[in-house]
Amino acid sequence: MFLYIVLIIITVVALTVYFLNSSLDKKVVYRSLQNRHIVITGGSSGIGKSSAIEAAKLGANVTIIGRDERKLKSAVEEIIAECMNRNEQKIQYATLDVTSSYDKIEKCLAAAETDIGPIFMLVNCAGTCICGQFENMKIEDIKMMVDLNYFGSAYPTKYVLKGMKERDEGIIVFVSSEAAFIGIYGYTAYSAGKWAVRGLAEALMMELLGTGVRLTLAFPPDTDTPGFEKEELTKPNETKLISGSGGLHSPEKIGKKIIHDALVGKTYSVFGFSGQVLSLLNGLSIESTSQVLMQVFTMGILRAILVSIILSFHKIVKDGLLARRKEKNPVK
Ligand SMILES: NC(=O)C1=CN([C@@H]2O[C@H](COP(=O)(O)OP(=O)(O)OC[C@H]3O[C@@H](n4cnc5c(N)ncnc54)[C@H](OP(=O)(O)O)[C@@H]3O)[C@@H](O)[C@H]2O)C=CC1
Ligand SMILES: CCCCCCCCCCCCCCCC(=O)[C@@H](N)CO
Repeated sequence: MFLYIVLIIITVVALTVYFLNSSLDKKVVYRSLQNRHIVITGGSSGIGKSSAIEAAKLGANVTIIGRDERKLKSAVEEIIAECMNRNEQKIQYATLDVTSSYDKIEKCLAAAETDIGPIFMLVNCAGTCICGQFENMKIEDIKMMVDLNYFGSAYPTKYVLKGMKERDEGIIVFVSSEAAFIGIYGYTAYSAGKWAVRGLAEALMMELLGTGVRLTLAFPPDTDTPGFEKEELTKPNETKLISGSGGLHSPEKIGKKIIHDALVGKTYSVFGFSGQVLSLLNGLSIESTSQVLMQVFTMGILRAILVSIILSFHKIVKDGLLARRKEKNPVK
């Protein structure tokens, strides 16, 4: 019986290795961003600004998009200071609310292409998070987060796809969140938008197979940005405890890794041990034979670890509920 099981395992592994080696999509590798036009929505702050700075360091021409012109102007100055060739690179901004109509987004991006040239990389980074228990959330906040986090990425992507496919080259980056790997207390309305981004990106990845257009889906953990500071104001304690278990990361590190992962064709851009584990247990990414074999042989133990962590999250929520009940009805 034991021999029989060993034989089955060996056969399965051999078939997996053969199949992967023969069918893994040989990704187009883009070696440089020099003189390439990169557009970053949400590029005036936080992760988006850090991504824009990294792209400028790599010699790219950059357009950053946001609503607040003062923030945009200040960010452009910071980006210019980091350029590889300050005299040759073009760094500009466009004021646009990405929750506005598709026509306004199309007009804005077309103007950016007229100014600097065809868009080679689009980083969909504009987004926000308002935390809280779903029952207490304002209707307008629930809608705004889907409009911004989902449609604010879908519409710019819809625009750039046509040109990238005609040129048969380009990279589209979606900045989702680790909260799109695992549902977390306090992130209900936010996760919905980020999970929608993940759904769009993973389906689009398949549509782009065999073309020179690539897609990277980023899942940042908590990142120390102005946006994070703002969300902390509405964040329930349970969310702080659970979300914080992935650590607090610097936007510079996150932004740099997103650009580099996208350039080398990574399907998922993940961060730290939690990102690695969550993507292994969740994802569609099939990067290499070694990666798949590692997944196959570690899935069991990682699943067990994740289950224990999720149960620890459940304890955080139940303790929070008890504490709330005690607050309401203190024992006399
Ligand atoms: N910080 C974190 O912990 C994490 C963040 N993320 C995601 O990363 C992305 C960036 O987050 P972070 O750097 O923290 O955010 P910040 O709040 O620091 O920056 C958000 C950027 O998006 C722009 N933006 C916001 N709303 C709009 C809009 N309607 N139209 C156009 N631009 C807009 C802002 O400019 P302006 O306000 O001027 O429009 C700003 O440039 C978001 O998608 C977020 O969900 C994911 C995981 C963790
Ligand atoms: C061995 C197994 C390890 C698994 C650990 C699992 C840890 C899960 C942490 C989830 C963190 C969610 C961060 C959301 C960040 C975000 O999007 C908000 N800051 C909004 O901006």
